[in-house]
Amino acid sequence: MAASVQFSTSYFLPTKPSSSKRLTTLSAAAIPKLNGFFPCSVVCCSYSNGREPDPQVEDAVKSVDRLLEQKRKAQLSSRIASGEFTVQQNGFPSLLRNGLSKLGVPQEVLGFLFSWVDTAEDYQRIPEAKGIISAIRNEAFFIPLYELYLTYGGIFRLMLGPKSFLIVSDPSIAKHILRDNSKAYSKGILAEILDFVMGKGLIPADGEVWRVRRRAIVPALHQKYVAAMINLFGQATYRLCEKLDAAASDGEDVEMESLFSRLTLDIIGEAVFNYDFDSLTNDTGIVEAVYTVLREAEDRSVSPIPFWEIPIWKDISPKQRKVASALQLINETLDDLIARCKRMIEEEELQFHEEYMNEQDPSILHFLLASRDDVTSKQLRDDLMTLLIAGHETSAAVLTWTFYLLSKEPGILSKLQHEVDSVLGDRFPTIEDMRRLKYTSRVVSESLRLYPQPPVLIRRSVEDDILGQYPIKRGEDIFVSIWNLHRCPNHWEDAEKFNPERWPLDGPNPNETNQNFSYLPFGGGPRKCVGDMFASFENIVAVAMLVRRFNFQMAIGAPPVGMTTGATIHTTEGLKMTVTRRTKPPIVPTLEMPTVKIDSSSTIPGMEPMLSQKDEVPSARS
Ligand code: HEM
Repeated sequence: MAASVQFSTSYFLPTKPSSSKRLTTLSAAAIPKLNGFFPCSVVCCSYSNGREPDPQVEDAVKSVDRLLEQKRKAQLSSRIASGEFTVQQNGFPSLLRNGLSKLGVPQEVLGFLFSWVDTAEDYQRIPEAKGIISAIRNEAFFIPLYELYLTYGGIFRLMLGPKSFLIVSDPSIAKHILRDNSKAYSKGILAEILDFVMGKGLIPADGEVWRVRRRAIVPALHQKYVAAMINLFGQATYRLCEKLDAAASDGEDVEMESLFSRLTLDIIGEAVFNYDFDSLTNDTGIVEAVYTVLREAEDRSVSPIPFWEIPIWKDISPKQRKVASALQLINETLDDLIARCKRMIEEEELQFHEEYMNEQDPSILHFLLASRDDVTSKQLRDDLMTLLIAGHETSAAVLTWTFYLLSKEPGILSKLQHEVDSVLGDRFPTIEDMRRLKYTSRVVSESLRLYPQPPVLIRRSVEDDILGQYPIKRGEDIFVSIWNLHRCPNHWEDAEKFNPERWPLDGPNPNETNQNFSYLPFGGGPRKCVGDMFASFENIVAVAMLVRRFNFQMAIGAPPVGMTTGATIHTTEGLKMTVTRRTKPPIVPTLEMPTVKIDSSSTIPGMEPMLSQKDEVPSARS
């Protein structure tokens, strides 16, 4: 069990600081208190409301940032020099090497001098970072991992009390774990923590269960299905536009993070099991139940003691009882939906085929039942819950951070608006627009680079293996840090900069293959996200429709936007924005949408790069 440390293992991972200790502001005073582990450069913080930035104030802020950065680096260097993080290796050569290192001899020189020792040993030992529990307790877990990565490199061992974790930030090691030798790795602690909500659903499942369920579920997200979803994305986003329009009229600021969460919940409910949560307008019992369960998953992943496993606790703790009844309500609702869908299928005359889709109910559930998939009702519920959570939190987080980034870069926002104006005008987006909205797609890709959802992937070795030059034993818990891969200063020019232009518009959509595992927004290998194309289009539609109609700025007096993690990267205090209409009267999409004829025998133009990503997971389908 993942006890004793503050690791999150929800959906895919880490951590949420305990609420009382959350990092909420990035004040100059706060930084030194964080034991020098706070990388100013990677923490977002909004000082202005984005309206009329005062250049003098901005310069002053930048120079304070620079000074703090220097101070932080100096503190870290002195801690490293003191031996606090030094690898404990046996023998005189290691001692000598460490000693020379402390005297300031560069690593390249040491590497050369001691190469004879290294070759004399079969393998090197993985560098170890120790004694940082207090440093990481107060902040989102992946942030200090970035700093340690800059110090220790692409693979190191993090010792936290009795537990140790391997932190991987090297693209070739990530590729080895996720793709080339993926059969040697399981989901480890992730599966343990998520058991109560996802059971043996696709994300936590391993081995034969995973293989069978992946083979059943992947075909449900076929091209025709994804094309049909574009309309759903447009309708749901339009409902959000109406809400924002009312706020713009009333001059009220809006908290966008929770609105994005509701938008994506509404979408995924319809897409997975044809259920309209209508959470943008209602707070029904089922919506509350879903959020109760999601929050519980996050809380469990950061709890030092697994209270929920104590039999009596489950019955007396009001919180656990609430979780149990929320789960019961969700399960009953799912059972009803499954029964309703079965009745529909009995009445329909459609023949099941590869791109089967019921126009009235194109949901994944309908596809699975119509395929006569041989599955228990418990397994089916686990799969549906997994898809619901996987597709909800991630997309909401992507939209939140995309709009945060856009609010800081008015130039990028107006370039984006220019593209949307000329491609879409006032109509709803269609599947063909997905290939035309190239800049919009780059904006989303770049947002996913800076804020990957989840920031870290979890694995456990189930066999002995060799990672880079290091042998590892079975049973190692491993975190592959996408955050680090996406911000590696050696790989990315101006790694911290939000720069959609880094992806040429005439080039392919960036993915893990064409970026050689330095960019992994949807993972890679056989366990790559099954909803990558769905999610990409969902985000493109939402971004395009929103920026077409509104300008977004940080609200005056909005709290600084800090990061914390649950399943994905959340803001610490929401994303409070002022939304203004771009033109008057408000633009609403035309209701005569061009009908899209889908030729199921051919590839939809512009979708090839994304589709080819899917083709790279043959083991999932074979
Ligand atoms: C922008 C939105 C999304 C992002 C960033 C995202 C990201 C990811 C990542 C990184 C993984 C790999 C996890 C790992 O290797 O441990 C993953 C897996 C998965 N995702 Fe997504 N996802 C998104 C949306 C969706 C949607 C919309 C769905 C469903 C419709 C979905 C369903 C899944 C499932 C089922 C898996 C597990 C696949 C397996 O283990 O075989 N995701 N996702």
